[in-house]
This record gives sequence, C-alpha cells and structure tokens, in this order.
Amino acid sequence: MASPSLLAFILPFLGWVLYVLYCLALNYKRARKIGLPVVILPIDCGNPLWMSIDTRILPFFKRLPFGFRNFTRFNYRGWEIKDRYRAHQALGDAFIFVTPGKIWLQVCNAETIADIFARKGDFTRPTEMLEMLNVFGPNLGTTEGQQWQRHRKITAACFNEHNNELVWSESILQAMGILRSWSSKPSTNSVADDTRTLSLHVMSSAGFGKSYEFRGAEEASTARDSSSYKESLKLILDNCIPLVLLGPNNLNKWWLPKSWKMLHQATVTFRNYMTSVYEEEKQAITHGKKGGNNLMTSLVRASQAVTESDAPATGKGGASLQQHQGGLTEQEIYGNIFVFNFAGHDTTANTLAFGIALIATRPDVQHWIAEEISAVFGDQNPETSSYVEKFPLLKRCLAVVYETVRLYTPVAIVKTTGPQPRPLKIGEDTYTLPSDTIIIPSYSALHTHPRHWGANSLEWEPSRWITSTPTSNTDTLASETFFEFPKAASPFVAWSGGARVCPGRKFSQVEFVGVLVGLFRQHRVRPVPLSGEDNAAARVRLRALIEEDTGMKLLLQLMHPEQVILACEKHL
Ligand code: HEM
Repeated sequence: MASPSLLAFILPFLGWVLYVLYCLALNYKRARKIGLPVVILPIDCGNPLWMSIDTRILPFFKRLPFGFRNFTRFNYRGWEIKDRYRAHQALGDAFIFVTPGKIWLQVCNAETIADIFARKGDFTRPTEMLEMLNVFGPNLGTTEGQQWQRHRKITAACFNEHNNELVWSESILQAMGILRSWSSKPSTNSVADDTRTLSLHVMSSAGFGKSYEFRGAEEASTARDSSSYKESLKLILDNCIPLVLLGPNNLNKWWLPKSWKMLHQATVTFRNYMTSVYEEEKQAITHGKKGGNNLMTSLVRASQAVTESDAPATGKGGASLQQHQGGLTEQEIYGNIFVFNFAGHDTTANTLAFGIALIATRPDVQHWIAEEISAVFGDQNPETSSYVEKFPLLKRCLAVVYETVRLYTPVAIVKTTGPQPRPLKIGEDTYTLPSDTIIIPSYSALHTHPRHWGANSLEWEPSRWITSTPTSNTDTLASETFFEFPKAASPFVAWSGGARVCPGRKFSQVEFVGVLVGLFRQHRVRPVPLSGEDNAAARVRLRALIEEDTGMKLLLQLMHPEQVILACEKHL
C-alpha cells in the first residue's frame, strides 16, 4: 500500500500527465485537419523551462536504444541548424509540430513566406511571448497594430544614413583596436569576447554618442563594475534572461545572489543615463540647438517632431511627449533604446565571430576581399574615409556578411495566426491554419535548400552573392554586381521581410563591412595548428568545429568560442 505522502506526490503528477496528453490529443485533432504532415512532439517548443534545460537533457535520451527519434531530432532549440533542409526534403515545403502547448507550422517555401510577410495584419508577432522585452517600456519589438505603426514611424527616422556614417567610422576604429591587440601576440582565443566588446562600443557610439577605446579581452578590466553606463549596459546585455524573467525591480531582494543585485544597480544606472540624455536632448530642442546623429538623440527629436505636428495649434511649443498620440512617451523611448541594444548587440557580435572564424578557414576569401579593399581605398586610411562613398563599392565584403548570416542566421522569425483561422497558400494548395498557430519560416532549410542554392548549398562560399557581367572592361571589380533575389520569392530571410523587416539591417551590414575593412586591408588570420598539424589540417579542424559546435543559447552562437585560436599577421 502506497504511503499518503507518496500518493500526494503521485496523484497530482498523474493528473498533470493526463492533462498534458489530453491537450496533445486535442491539438493533434486540430492539426490533422490542416492536411499537412504532422510530427508529434511531447513538449511545446516555446516552453521556457524546457528551453533552459533541453540541450542538457536530450543527450541522455539519445543514448537510449529505443524510440524518441522525433523528440531527440526536433524537440530542442537550434535543431534546425543541425537538420538544415533535410526535414523539409523528406516532409515537403510545410509540416506541423503538434505539441501539448501549441501547433507550430514550419514553412520552407519562398513565395509562402513572402505572402506571410506581406499579410502583416493576418500574421502578427506573438507579442505575448515577447512581453518580457518591455522591461524598460513598450517598444517596436513588443507592439502590434497601430501602436507598432507609431513606434515604427518614429524609430525608422533614426536608422538613417547619418547614423550609418557613425556606425562606419566607429566599426573601423574598433577593428583597428582589435588588430593592434591580436597582432601584438602570437595567437588569440578571444574572438567572440572581442567581437562582443567591439559591437558594444559601436552600439555605445551610434546609439548614445559615447566612444570607447577598444581593449582586448585579456587587457580589459575584469571588475564587474555596474556604476558606469558602458559596464551597466554590458551587464544588462549579458544577463538578459534573469532580467526579463524577474523584471529589474525584483532583482534587489535581500535573498537573491549579489550578482543579481549588481544587475539591479546596472538597470538603475542605465535608466538614469537614458534619463539624462533624454533631458539634455529636450533642453537642446527647446533652445533650438542642432542634435547629434546617434539613435537616442534622433529618437527624442523624431518623437518630438511627430508630437508637435500632431498637436493642436494652441498646444504647440508647450507639448509634452506624453500628451500626444503620435509621439513616443519617455518610457517608450527607453523601451526602444533597450530593444535596439537587445536586438542589435549579440546578433551582430555573434555574426562577426562566425564570420571571422569562417574567413580564417579560407585564405582565398581573405585574398579576394583584400583585393577589393585595396582597390577601393588605395593608400587612403579607412579611418578617415566616407561611408557614403566607400560602402557601396565593397560588394565582396558585403557578400561575406550575407553568406555568414545565410548559414549562421542568429535569430528566428516567429509569427502567429492570432485569434482567427487563416488561409495560407503553400505551393498549389491552400490550407486553413487554426487560430493560435505559431508559424516559423524555416530559415535554416530555406537558406540551404539546393533548389535555391545549388549542390554546394552547405558550403560557406561568399562569391555566390556576386555576379560578374562580362564586358570589354578589364576591371573585374567594376563589372561585379551584388546578387539580389526578387522580393516576392526570396529564399533569404535573415533580416526578415515585409513591414517588420529588421530596422537594424543596414546598421549591422555597415558594422560588419567596416570591421572587414579594418582587419583585412593589410592583415590575414589563420587558425593556429595543433602539434603535428599543418595549416591545411588546422583549417579543416576549425571548419568542423564551427559546424559541430554551433548551438542556440539566447541566439545562435559558437558554444566554445575559446577553441577558435587564431594568429593575426601582417600580409607582406
Ligand atoms: C546580423 C545582425 C542582425 C540580424 C540577422 C537581425 C535579424 C532580425 C530579424 C530576423 C528580425 C525579425 C524577428 C521577428 O520577426 O520575429 C529583427 C527584428 C528587429 N531587429 Fe534585427 N537583426 C540584426 C541586427 C540588428 C541591429 C544592429 C539592430 C539595432 C541597432 C536591430 C534591431 C531590431 C529591432 C528593433 C527589431 C524589431 C523590429 C520590429 O518588430 O518592427 N537588429 N532583426
């Protein structure tokens, strides 16, 4: 006879298991009606608890001799990077994951994805999943409908060519700092740390007008000082998960670890900093002073301009940002600045780390871009160059960026049908998706499917983005153009598409290209061979490491970036 305390544990557990099975059965019935292939998964792909332990638990199930195939193949974050286009090749352009939580549609069809992007009212962002990003205030990433339109209109004004000019010069400056650090020693294993520092510094400069000198991971202070703006931003970005789960105000409870209290302090410092810039900017506007081109000042000014243009004639001049529908409130400005940092920092830093590791495996690609950099800059110092003049000429460098995000896309796109069922055409057939279906454009499959990318679709090959028009002109570089897919059927969605396309797309491209210019104009990187290895074997090992060691934490990243050991040398 089971003891009462055992029963008190077993009965609720059994009840929970029955409830989960019941939900799964209901969702299965709904999913079958759609008419697409169905894969059953025991745990919802968006379950936060599961997401925090999935990759630690699954290896155990993989070792078991029976069953669990779909579970171990698909039920973890980042499965799509390992699987690439194989699931879609076997199951077709679309299939369903049915789980006890939600029904998840996976689509790998360029026209259907373009249609989803175009129907922004039908396929919205599941904002309830992103509620946590409202820590500093509502923002572009977490709003929908008219609220989102208001945010988008104002924030779009900030991501302009003047801001890109700042991104350009800061990226080159920071890359020169990296170069000094790497070339002063025999090897470096801090590529990922250094690209994070670089990206943080570019964000500080282009986001807030604050410039910092680059210091390599080994030289930088190890103190976790949360009192300066830069350190507070770094601490916030490094600890997004506890921050968004608990909220900034709950982090200073006496029973929480000291590191979380420091995080709380960092949020206070960051907010105070934003408040002081905000107040300064408002004063500057009142006194008719010209503003800077960084994101914060542009945001305050753009918001003020909309507020004033919406204000009734009598209210003009005295209009407060909080009072008029058209502008953003102070909290919304902070919310947007946070989301720019959140969405723009690690995406770019991780992409840069992948890009530098990949390029180290390909001396031919380094030579190929160096040829272009040399043709574009000649003897000119890139640090003093003009973005508007030079950036459009650096097509090969841009190809390295596109090819890196094609294979190592840092962030997935998530849409939902919302409360209504929605028809969706996939190939020749139209399917009705039930309400609350989550839609995932299968970026990893789409970005590698041989029907779009050919037989070498899994190879990192930047030259695929460049087409050369044969002319009588002997200048090869001048005859090259950057390849663009037609928008209505593009198999490339790394920065999303349609109205909700990433507003930081150009920002990240300019940053990456600027870094390539800074690093590869006169220098080359190579993996340091292990004992008994030659350079070619070291390159093969590094390529395999990138392939096998890539996984999803908050974003796609190298799981052990310290194993990327590079030497950086001046090219003679
Ligand atoms: C390699 C770099 C980057 C990649 C691949 C990337 C990719 C994306 C993608 C795919 C989305 C759409 C997500 C969805 O629909 O669920 C997005 C949205 C967004 N990104 Fe980026 N991003 C990058 C860099 C940046 C940068 C540098 C910034 C800002 C400085 C930024 C700011 C944003 C914001 C604010 C959104 C939300 C837009 C909206 O909902 O209207 N991103 N990004």
